[in-house]
Amino acid sequence: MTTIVLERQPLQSAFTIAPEREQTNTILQLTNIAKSYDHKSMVLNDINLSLQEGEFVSIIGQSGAGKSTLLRCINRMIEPSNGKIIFDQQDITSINKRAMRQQRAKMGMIFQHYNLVSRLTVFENVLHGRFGYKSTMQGVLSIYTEEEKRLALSILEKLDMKDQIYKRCDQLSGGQKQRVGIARALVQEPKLLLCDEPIASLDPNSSKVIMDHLKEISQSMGITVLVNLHQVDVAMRYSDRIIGLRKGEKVFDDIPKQLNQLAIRNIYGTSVDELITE
Ligand SMILES: Nc1ncnc2c1ncn2[C@@H]1O[C@H](COP(=O)(O)OP(=O)(O)OP(=O)(O)O)[C@@H](O)[C@H]1O
Repeated sequence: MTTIVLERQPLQSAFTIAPEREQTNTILQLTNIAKSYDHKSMVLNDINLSLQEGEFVSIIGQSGAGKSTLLRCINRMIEPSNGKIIFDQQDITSINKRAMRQQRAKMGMIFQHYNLVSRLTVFENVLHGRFGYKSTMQGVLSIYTEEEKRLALSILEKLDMKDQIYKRCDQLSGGQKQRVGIARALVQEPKLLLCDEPIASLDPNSSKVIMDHLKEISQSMGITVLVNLHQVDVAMRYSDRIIGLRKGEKVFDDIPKQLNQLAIRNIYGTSVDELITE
């Protein structure tokens, strides 16, 4: 595949070289995050986690372990029942809706089923990523500046999607749809990308393209990527760090090399061989 180089830059200088970034700043800090949907059983229990700028981190765990719930608690699509979330140096668990909207604009989200508007074009879907920066009226009327359009175009070009911009999204392949999803998230100029099973609906080739893009985004743009995955081998290949969840508890948090047989059994309650033959 074509290697892309994406740089995180302010909107007005989307075509200039990004400055060198420190890789050591904490962008997200979760303290004692807990979630119960029914006020009885806990889906997440006492999760403590910190992510650094530019880090690529995967969350693995059995179906129902709480991976999606955790991701959605981070941007408060789901309200945590307890705990504190510091994002970009602000406590986002104690801010009002308006302030949360501003913070959420800095968190891009990528979904398994893409969440695109099928009847709209690639370009229109990508521009929707700017909604968080607009007044309701501007959003409803789809008023975008020339700078925003240039930014959307440059991102689509880097994702090898420039030839498709006028196509309706329902005419795209799954891999192309996911690249539109990534472009829509990037046009937000996010500091954090939350990816909820981004390759679960894709074939192996398209999955590789998407994972390569996500990795490139974290490395060259300094954007932190947090991705839920079902595939342990993919998590090991791409991640700087892997989080293992089991029944809502964090039972592993380390570099991929440390994810040995014992750790796998601890996360999944099964061996690597059994996972591969699944
Ligand atoms: N809106 C909801 N209301 C009630 N229970 C929910 C809700 N969403 C998820 N759950 C429950 O919370 C638990 C964790 O679900 P979650 O989707 O976070 O797990 P997951 O690890 O992402 O699973 P999968 O890999 O299958 O997507 C499950 O038992 C699920 O049934």
